[in-house]
Amino acid sequence: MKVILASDHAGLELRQELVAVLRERNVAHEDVGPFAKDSVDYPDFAARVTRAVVSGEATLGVLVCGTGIGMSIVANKYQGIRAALCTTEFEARMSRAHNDANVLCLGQRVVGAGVGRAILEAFLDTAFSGGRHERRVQMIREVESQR
Ligand SMILES: O=C(CO)[C@H](O)[C@H](O)[C@H](O)COP(=O)(O)O
Repeated sequence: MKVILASDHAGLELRQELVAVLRERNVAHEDVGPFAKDSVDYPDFAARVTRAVVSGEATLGVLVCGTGIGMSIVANKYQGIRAALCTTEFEARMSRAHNDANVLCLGQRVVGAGVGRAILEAFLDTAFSGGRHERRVQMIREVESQR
């Protein structure tokens, strides 16, 4: 498994916390920044992460902005991306188990470091359940292919 992460300026500190979680767990990862506090545009960074996930270069993506909303809106425009904006561990577990989410979005102005870390751990530790959920994920793919 390889995880790719990015944020905007409003998600930089939480992203660094999440990178620490991946290091502690020896999970292969790539942090694509930004690495300074200067204001940047979240669509640029969302694109870098989603493209890596769609191409298979990374297994899962993590995107952090102020609320997580901007990142999730952009990420879900990309075919093959199922981005989940999570504020709780439960949502993170369900997004993996039921939706086979491949990008986790978080808001640094919404969740603290402790909750953010726990959400990432839940996302990493939960597998897609398949079964009836596979049918529904396939229906999402069909909606995408009609675009
Ligand atoms: O897209 C967002 C809101 O839906 C993100 O939270 C951004 O990080 C936020 O808009 C950035 O705002 P700023 O005032 O430029 O820091």
